[in-house]
Amino acid sequence: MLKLFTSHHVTSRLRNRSSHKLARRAFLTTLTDSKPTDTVSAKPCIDDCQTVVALPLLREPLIPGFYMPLYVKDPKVLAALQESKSGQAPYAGAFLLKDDKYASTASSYYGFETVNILDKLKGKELLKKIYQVGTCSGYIPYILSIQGKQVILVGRKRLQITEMVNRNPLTVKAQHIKDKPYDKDDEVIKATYIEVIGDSNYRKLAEFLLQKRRRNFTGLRAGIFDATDFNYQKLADFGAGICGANKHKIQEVLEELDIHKRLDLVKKLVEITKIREFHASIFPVTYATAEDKKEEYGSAEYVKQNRLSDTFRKRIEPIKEKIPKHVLEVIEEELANLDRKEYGFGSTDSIYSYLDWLTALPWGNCSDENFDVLRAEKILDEDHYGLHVVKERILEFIAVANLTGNPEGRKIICLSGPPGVGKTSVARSVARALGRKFFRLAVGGLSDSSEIKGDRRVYIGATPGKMVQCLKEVGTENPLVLLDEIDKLGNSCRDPEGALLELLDPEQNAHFLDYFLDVPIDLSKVLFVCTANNIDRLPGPLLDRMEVIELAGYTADEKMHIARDYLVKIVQRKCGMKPEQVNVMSDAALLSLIENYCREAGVRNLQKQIEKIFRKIALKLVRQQASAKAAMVDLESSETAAEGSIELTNEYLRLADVLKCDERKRRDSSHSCQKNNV
Ligand SMILES: Nc1ncnc2c1ncn2[C@@H]1O[C@H](COP(=O)(O)OP(=O)(O)OP(=O)(O)O)[C@@H](O)[C@H]1O
Repeated sequence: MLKLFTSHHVTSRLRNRSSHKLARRAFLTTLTDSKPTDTVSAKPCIDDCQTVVALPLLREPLIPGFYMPLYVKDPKVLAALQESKSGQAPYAGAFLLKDDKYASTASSYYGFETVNILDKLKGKELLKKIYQVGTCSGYIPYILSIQGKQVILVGRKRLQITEMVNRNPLTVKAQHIKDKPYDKDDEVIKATYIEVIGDSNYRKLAEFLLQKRRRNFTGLRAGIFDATDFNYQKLADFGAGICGANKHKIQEVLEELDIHKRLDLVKKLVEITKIREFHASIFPVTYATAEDKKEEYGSAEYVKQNRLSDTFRKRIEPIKEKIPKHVLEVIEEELANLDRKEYGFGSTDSIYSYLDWLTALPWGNCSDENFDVLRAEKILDEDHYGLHVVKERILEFIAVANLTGNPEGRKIICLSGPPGVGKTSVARSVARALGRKFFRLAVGGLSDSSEIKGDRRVYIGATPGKMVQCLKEVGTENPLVLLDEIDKLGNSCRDPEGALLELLDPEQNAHFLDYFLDVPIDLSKVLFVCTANNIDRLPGPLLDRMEVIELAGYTADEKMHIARDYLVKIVQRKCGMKPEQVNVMSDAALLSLIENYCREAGVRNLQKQIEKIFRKIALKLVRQQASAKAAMVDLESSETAAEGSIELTNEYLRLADVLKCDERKRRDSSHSCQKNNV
């Protein structure tokens, strides 16, 4: 069983080169059971060994086939081990402590044990605290010498304590316990074995855990996991040794002598480990806390309580009633799928992104529409001059909605006209008048239906189409969507027209199917407004479904009104100028501008020219303000200087007076003195 062991496993454990060499030799000679060397031939058979020093283990039981470094501080234990290595009984018994409190104070280095904290526990007291089933283990270097205070235990066979022989160090009589005989051809055992071995994740997990936990299994070739090396017992022990489960659970595996039951127990522990490792990779911080608690099933529970799917469950909870039944079914299905993948190491990315889109749509959320015709009329007049036909049509729409209480959102309005006549801006103000959210979708140059209908989920980096993106962005089911420049659709074999038709057709768009979402969504509440410069270029089927409103170019007189009442005010505001700061351009100036510079049908160029003029005025104003400030500063500084000189002069005069007065006093006093002397 142990002949496949290599030096690699040992070297990582030993501290210096010499101990490494010694240990290597020791292992190569010790573990080759089938080819005993001279030294080995002298050692007693393991089955003859009935009395062993009992070493308490803090963190986990020693599983046969694994080895475990152990620090021994108690000199009596060390002496007993020294004595036993001389050949009488070169084995020790390793028994797990039942109590958890010692484990928390043990060495932090995983897999290393220390017994010094158990110094006070002796004899029967210690016997009571350890499990009675443990592992008979050889220890390294039992042939040569004990390296300092470290012993490396190599798990060999299961052992059960029968009685205490010596109190200090605890020495016990023990009997070797054997696995229950089993039928190798038993279908259930075979099936369980295949289930564990056949799991592709098991191999990855085993290699990962071996590396991560720095566990060494003596049955492995240079760290290469080879499941075919195992018989049923070995596989069960191997799983128990690597799973890193709760120590009591591993002890259960150690104590289980029925191979079928042991395999079953290990299968469960490995499953739990998968969950823990996966969860640790996603939530390392929270996992660390859970790990600290050392509650194996507790942390599995923790994972359950913090599933990825919970984010989506929380998100849909308040709107569950409003989500259509067929969509809800898909969401539930995908949530279950996400849970399954999460627990099984599968990739959750695509499901996560799918659910992220599907649950973020504004199911049943509509903005409150305002069907007040007078208010709408006021807003439309506020934003645009003229355009009576468009305004009238919108007011009709609102009036019908007012009477029926149901907006006829299924109409498609197409505003057609030359550039700059206000098609886009009027659509924006219609949305404002109706109280709907506004979304502009530029379809000019669109060449692929996937831009409207999304990509199928099978493609990497697939995303939904523009319409789904629009709904997510606006957050309501009834926005006003402007399909700008619909007459400039790209020529492509990928049929963007077909996709647009499906989007706009009132008969179809109540069940619009986005390839990414793959569930029909209702777009019937969306008010579509299209713009086109030339409706002759529109595909027949599309044009057929639209209500076209022509916006002709403006006359010079209309442009005058637009410029004076709208454009000048807008531009002035944009340039940050107050009305009192600038004289409104005279009608003559505006007319000259319109007639000489802006002869096109729309007013976009007129707006640009007005902006140009206002920028020049802004520059002049700022320059004037700057020079006025500079002049003020000059003035202030000259005034200060003058004031300063006056103050100085006054001070000088005051001082001169004081001096004169003093001189006079001094002269008077000297004069009187002379008089007295005389
Ligand atoms: N009747 C109007 N009253 C007030 N402003 C107007 C009017 N018509 C156009 N405008 C202004 O002219 C500018 C250009 O308008 P807009 O961008 O809506 O033109 P368009 O018809 O959509 O042009 P294009 O076909 O090039 O997209 C906007 O600032 C808009 O406010």
